Amino acid sequence: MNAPLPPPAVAIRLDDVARSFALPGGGTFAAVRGVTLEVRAGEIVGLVGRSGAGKSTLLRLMNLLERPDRGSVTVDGAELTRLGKRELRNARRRIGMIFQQFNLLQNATVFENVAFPLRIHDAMNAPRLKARVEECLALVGLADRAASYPAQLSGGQKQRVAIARALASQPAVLLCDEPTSALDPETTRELLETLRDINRQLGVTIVIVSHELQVLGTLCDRVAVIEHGIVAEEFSLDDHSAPRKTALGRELAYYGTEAFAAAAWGDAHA
Ligand SMILES: Nc1ncnc2c1ncn2[C@@H]1O[C@H](COP(=O)(O)OP(=O)(O)OP(=O)(O)O)[C@@H](O)[C@H]1O
Repeated sequence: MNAPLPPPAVAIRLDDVARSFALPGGGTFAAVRGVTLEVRAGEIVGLVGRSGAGKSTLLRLMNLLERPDRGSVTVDGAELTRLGKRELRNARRRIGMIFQQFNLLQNATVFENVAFPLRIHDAMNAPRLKARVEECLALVGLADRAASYPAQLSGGQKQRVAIARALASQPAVLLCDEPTSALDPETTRELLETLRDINRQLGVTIVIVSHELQVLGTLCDRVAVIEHGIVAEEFSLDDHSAPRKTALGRELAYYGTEAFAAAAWGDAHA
């Protein structure tokens, strides 16, 4: 029997991807202008930049919610840009995504929200499906809310349901688009702790777009600064040796320090 292949060291590779949008008055706007970026397996990478810089578009290119006009996208060993519809559907199951506004099914219970992707894609029998949903809810600390409806939950709990749903298909990668923007600071901190636990316990690679430097500084190993549709610079947060090229890069300098980690996570987590 063949030994199982080791997981790819590179979780996501964007190779010279570009994406333009048609403008209402004619012409096009280049939102992403030739980005090459690698995310290693198990990393937490942040995309930061001013409003309109192209962060969300870049994130959505990683699961082909946006198709690039040119360039290739490879995730978990599969070159998505070469796949047909059915293969892409399968490959996408290895990529979870969560959004600022949670995007839950309002008329379905928490259990059914998490079960939804499994019912669509997996031929799982009822006991296995129940066990998987319960496992995912336990991972995000919501084991006792399976029968609740989204309207009965706080914002933080809703985002946890979205995370549980994203994890149901055992993704290699979790894409997070402004996941804490609708949450208060304390709930944000708890959610970041959950994302970090998921990364550490399950080895899920995380890419996160956020306006909040504190969020990125707390969670990320590495950050890419996006300006006008390109990567202006990228660096590991704890690397203070190279000079930072951008204003945002310099603003993030404090966040790689041990003092910050201790303040953000408390001594037990630093
Ligand atoms: N579907 C679309 N049609 C037309 N223009 C779009 C579309 N999606 C994005 N854009 C434009 O592309 C640019 C980049 O948008 P994007 O959402 O990627 O930026 P962002 O850095 O995430 O900004 P924000 O932080 O404000 O969300 C913006 O000018 C936006 O208006």
